[in-house]
Amino acid sequence: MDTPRILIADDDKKTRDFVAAFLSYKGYQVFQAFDGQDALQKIELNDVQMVITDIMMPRVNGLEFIKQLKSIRPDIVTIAYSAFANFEMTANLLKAGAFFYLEKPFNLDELETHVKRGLEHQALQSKSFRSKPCIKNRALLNNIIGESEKMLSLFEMIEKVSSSDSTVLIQGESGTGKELVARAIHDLSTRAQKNFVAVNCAAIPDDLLESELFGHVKGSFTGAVATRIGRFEMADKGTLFLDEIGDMKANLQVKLLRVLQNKELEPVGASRPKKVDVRIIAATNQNLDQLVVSKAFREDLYYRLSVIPIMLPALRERDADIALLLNSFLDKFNRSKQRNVQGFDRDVMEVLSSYDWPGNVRELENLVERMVILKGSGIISLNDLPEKYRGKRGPVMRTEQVNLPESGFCLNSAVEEFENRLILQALQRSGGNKKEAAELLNLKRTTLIEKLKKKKLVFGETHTAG
Ligand SMILES: Nc1ncnc2c1ncn2[C@@H]1O[C@H](COP(=O)(O)OP(=O)(O)OP(=O)(O)O)[C@@H](O)[C@H]1O
Repeated sequence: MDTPRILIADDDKKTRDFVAAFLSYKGYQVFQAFDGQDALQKIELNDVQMVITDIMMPRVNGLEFIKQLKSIRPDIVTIAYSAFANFEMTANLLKAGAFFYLEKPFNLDELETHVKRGLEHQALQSKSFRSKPCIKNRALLNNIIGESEKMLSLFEMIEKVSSSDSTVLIQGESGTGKELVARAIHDLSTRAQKNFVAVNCAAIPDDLLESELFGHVKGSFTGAVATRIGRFEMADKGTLFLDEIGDMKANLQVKLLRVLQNKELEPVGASRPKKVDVRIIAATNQNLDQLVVSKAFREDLYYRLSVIPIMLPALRERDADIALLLNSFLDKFNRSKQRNVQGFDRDVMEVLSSYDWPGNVRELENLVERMVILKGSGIISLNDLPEKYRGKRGPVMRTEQVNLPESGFCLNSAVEEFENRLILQALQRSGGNKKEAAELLNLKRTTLIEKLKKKKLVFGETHTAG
């Protein structure tokens, strides 16, 4: 690996020389600048990966300098220091994108620890930047973390799709980033200056969804005390994101299809249609093909929506991204929660890399947030992990008692029976709460519900294996 290149910006020559001498002694290649403006000029010239800067400097001060630097080179890591610190200043610095803040006088060993971590972070970031050479506008995709093959093809897809106006259907398990991708498509498109409006079709009661989408005129139904425009019109010339589209009821599916075909809508109670120019991106974590087969979703609407289908991979299908996600979220929460957790033990990385992540990136993000808050500083070790993450398979069932009868037996019915018993036990322990029972079995809630339906298992009554 090349020797890391670090720039030190400080108007006080004595401090600058002192820090520079220490870091040169530790093997880094060091450059110096006497204020923010000088630093901005020397950064490109010397191709540095990190900047260590004083805050109090003439002309361009440290905070202003970091803001300017981040707008042109977000990949360069900055460590700031100053003779006095208060909460407001620290918050402003971290908000501006500083990686770490130190109060003077600081211990040189402490500085070196942060330099090492910052360079590790920078290497991960620039690796992810470098591996997306075909992406025109990496800054807009920067918040979608990933460098696995699957994610690289996704980035390419997002870019291609954003230059067209076609309807997109994003499918993938819960927490895989469907909304994030929809926003990225909007942000890269020519509609970016107009609204991105998101509607969760499952979260709005069926009887209100129509007026929410298409608007209504005053007096058209009880409670319609004023005329109101709907989400479609709010998204005019922009993008409408219809999340959980699989939950939309049949009568509304017909109306949506009509809007897609005619590019005009009729607000509830209105006598005339209105023209709209909206790009639709729909998403679902259900299997829409199956919903079409079971006639719960209209086939014609399905084809209208899935002009460009995008399938998001589950996190367990892209282990290569787990370390990058863990480190990126660690940095994010260290900054936003003002903590100083320095990393993960190797054991933790190994355990988490082989975990199944039923809740995908959302689950990983929440886990890191929780651990950063609780740990506060130091390195996250296995003991800091909640119980369920400590082993890939969790507690193992004892099988010593199981003996194969002399005459043999039917493996399928035995497995089925075993599964049914565990499902019913989980439901019993959770008092019938399916979400909790699914967590106990490490299943998605919807998977448990599907199993219950398929097996015709009813909690609290006699059951039959189907
Ligand atoms: N590749 C990623 N990089 C960074 N953050 C991600 C990534 N994927 C998902 N996230 C984060 O995970 C969380 C869930 O993402 P999002 O809401 O887009 O998922 P979703 O697939 O739409 O979920 P649901 O189906 O439950 O609505 C968000 O906080 C999002 O920022």
